[in-house]
Amino acid sequence: MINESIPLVDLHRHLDGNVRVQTIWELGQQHGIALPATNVGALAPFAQVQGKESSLVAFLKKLDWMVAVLADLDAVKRVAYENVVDAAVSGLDYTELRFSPFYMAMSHKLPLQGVVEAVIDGVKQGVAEHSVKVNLIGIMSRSFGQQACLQELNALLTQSQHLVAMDLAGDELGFPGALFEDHFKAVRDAGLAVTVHAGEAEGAASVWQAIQSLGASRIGHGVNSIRDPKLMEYLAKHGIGIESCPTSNLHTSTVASYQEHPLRIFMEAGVPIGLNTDDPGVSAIDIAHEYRAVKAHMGFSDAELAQLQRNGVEMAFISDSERKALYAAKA
Ligand SMILES: O=c1[nH]cnc2c1ncn2[C@@H]1O[C@H](CO)[C@@H](O)[C@H]1O
Ligand SMILES: [Zn+2]
Repeated sequence: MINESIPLVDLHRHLDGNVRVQTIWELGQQHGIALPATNVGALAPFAQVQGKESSLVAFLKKLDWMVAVLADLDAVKRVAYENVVDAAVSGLDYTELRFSPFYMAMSHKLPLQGVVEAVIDGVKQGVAEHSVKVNLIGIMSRSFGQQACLQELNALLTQSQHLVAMDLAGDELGFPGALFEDHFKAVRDAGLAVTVHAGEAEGAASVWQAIQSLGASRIGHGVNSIRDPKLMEYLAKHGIGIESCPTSNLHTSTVASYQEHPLRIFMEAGVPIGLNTDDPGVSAIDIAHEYRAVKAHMGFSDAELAQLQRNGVEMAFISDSERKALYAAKA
């Protein structure tokens, strides 16, 4: 399924959507945080999708238990560290872990800059101990509004040398990208790349906005782009990559089934598209699951799976020499 001669990457992976249920349990015990269950097994359904959720916003509620236990900066560091371990264990050669400091800080009013530093620290320790290459993407959580996003942006920009890009995530319907144009001007001025969650809950117009007004060179999900042929042409022509997360799209009811997922439509239109996990902890999946699902439910051939795998490497926010090194390590 996974081609061993091609680097395996996951470019769309929320670090704060990947807290182990065991860790939620242990941090809850350690900090005396009331949890909705009396043992780890009974806790899982509260933090993981069972079947599917009715909407993106319903899905996102599952992540709340993952940040509810971040009682101090050590907890933040632990979660970041464990994310690197999980990435290595799942066979990834390279991953871009994204996180929202405001979201991680909010339950226990942690200092935003401290959260950013703790994440960087935890990742640094993880990378020192495991063989996986990691870059970080800062998230602004649109669901908390312009002001909160400005706060987390400022905290993230103090550590911009440790980030490769900035993202906008959360409630796309309630908080359109137009609210965040100034934020992304600052992101571009800081020399960071831009990827935006767009065309997931909203239509193709949201994807256009992300590209033209926010400066996105990659798009998270982008599912609804297929409704606009001009947009599809534009994505292909300009090499704007789609970070596809099929199981997440199922779990948020963005698509009704794997069979109806537009992955193949993007590929046939020549739009760069790769497979990613989104919130592996919430969806209870790993990257191999996505490749298996695409093969089993969408009839992708091994050659097509290999193309998806290569697309991921090509879309990564890394330099050409880093890309070469990733390929060389597998050759
Ligand atoms: O699939 C998704 N679509 C949109 N936003 C998401 C998704 N998964 C997580 N987040 C959002 O990302 C931040 C944490 O990293 C939170 O704002 C969460 O709601
Ligand atoms: Zn996402």
